[in-house]
Amino acid sequence: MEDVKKSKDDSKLLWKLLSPHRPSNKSFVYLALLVLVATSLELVIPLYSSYLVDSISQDGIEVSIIVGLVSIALLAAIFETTLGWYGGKLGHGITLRLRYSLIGRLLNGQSVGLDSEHSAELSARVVNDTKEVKTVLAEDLIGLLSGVISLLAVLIIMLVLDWRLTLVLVSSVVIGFVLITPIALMMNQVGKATLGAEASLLKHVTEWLRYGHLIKSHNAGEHLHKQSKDLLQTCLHHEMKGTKVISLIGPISNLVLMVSMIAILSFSAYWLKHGSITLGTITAFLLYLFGLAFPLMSMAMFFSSLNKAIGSASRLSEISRIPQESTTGYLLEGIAQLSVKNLNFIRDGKHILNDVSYQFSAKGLSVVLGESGSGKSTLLNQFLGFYPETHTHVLINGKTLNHYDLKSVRRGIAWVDQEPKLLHASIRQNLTLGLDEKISDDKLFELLKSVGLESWLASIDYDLERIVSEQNNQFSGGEKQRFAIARAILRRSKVLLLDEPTSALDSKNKDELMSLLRSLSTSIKIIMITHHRELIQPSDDVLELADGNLVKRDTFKRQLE
Ligand SMILES: Nc1ncnc2c1ncn2[C@@H]1O[C@H](COP(=O)(O)OP(=O)(O)OP(=O)(O)O)[C@@H](O)[C@H]1O
Repeated sequence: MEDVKKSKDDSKLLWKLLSPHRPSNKSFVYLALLVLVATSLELVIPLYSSYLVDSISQDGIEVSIIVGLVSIALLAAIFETTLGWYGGKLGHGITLRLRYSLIGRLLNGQSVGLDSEHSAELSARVVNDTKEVKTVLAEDLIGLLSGVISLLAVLIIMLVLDWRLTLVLVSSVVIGFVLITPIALMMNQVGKATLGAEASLLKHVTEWLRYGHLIKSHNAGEHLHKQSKDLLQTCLHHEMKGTKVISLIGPISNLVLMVSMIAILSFSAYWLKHGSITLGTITAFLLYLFGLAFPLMSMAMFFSSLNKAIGSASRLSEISRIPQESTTGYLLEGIAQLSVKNLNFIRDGKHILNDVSYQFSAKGLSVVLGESGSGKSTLLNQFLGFYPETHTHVLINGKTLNHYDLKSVRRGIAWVDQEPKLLHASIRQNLTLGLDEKISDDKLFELLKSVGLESWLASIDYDLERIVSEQNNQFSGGEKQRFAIARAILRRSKVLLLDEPTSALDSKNKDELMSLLRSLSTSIKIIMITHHRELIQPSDDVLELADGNLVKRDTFKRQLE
């Protein structure tokens, strides 16, 4: 009972997921017309054959009757092909729109909804779970539509031909459905479990390949290879459950047909002997019976695929429930003042920032100091609005963050991560990430030289189209940091947030970068996290954190003086 209720809830989820992406009503009308014409043509064939059998005389058969039969069969084939193509097109279209919307929701989802999920697991849902939905829409739905129409039409025709034989057939079909329905319902849970196991496999393999060097250097390959066997066994376990369910459906359908056929043949023979049925009627009946095999099978397949898709729907709707980032608010034009007020940040019951209030100096360089894990990165991250619950405690120009359109805030504030990330894309695409305007090669070269990447540029032959490998092998740690700084400068933001920009640099490069940052800080505001106290000058605005608590800047200044 609970299973049926769960299945009902999940069916609602599938409908909710798909309805915004359904094709136009016109497309459905075309599809219905195609189904009607193709099915009608198919249904005419047995009737025509019955006429053919009954019209065979001593002199043989008229050629025109055979030509008629061939023409109908050809026309039926043409319409069926068109129907398969058109139905597939509608189904694939829905999947494309569904995937596009899911990718959009993931890219624009609030960090809080995404931080706890593994990226490969989410990708697996977008690609694999939607495949289940695709199968049911692009392949099996047409089978169901033509199956239902065939079934109804065949039953009506059969009733007209001979109601007694029809009664025998209907009883067999009802028994068949009673047998198949509970089995098809099992596919819901089986499908969900299989997709979950596959997503877990994908998550692990993606990670192992991404961190290939780490795994090799720790001789962990063999260990992980063995672990992959367990993951594969789990997939196999669920897949075999699915195979068992599917393999039951085929024989049951065949059995139902076989029993129907035997019953119909026995009754036909009896009634033929008593002269209450003609050979032509029996021929038509048998042809219809054969013709029913395919619709019955397709209907059974549809329900088993639908149940798999319903299983995926609950996993997919988790993505569509991820809260989205706000897209409304005032445009942030200039930045004159940045501050946080009574800022608390708590995760998993841990207080990461405790009632921090601070106003950064309007101009020049601000430096954030503190032990590792004291909350420095978390503090600066708040200005990018990743965490909606703190928006009312983060202020720009005296107004809280929720007042602004987040996109405009991120245009105004550039962020250079502690471990700069590069995408598997060209160097140009990495450098101009998120920018609409086209920037000339010369400008990009000039920028890269300004952050000390002249010799690196020569080493890549000034080739901005070169693809950055997944492991970012083209960059040393320091080059990657400087590249990320160049990317941030290119955004021409009003504020630059830098998380330990000098951590991977030698002292010469560190000095060069610091003089670049100091000259930049005359035109834009820079806030920098560092562990290197020697980089601080007395004029700098200094803030220090300890265990998520603010240590007043005066404390440090006194130490310097
Ligand atoms: N979104 C989050 N979810 C859970 N824990 C978090 C989150 N953000 C930060 N933390 C935790 O808060 C603590 C402070 O992290 P943070 O990166 O701000 O420290 P940090 O001062 O920049 O350290 P480091 O100098 O080593 O970079 C860490 O223990 C981190 O695990």
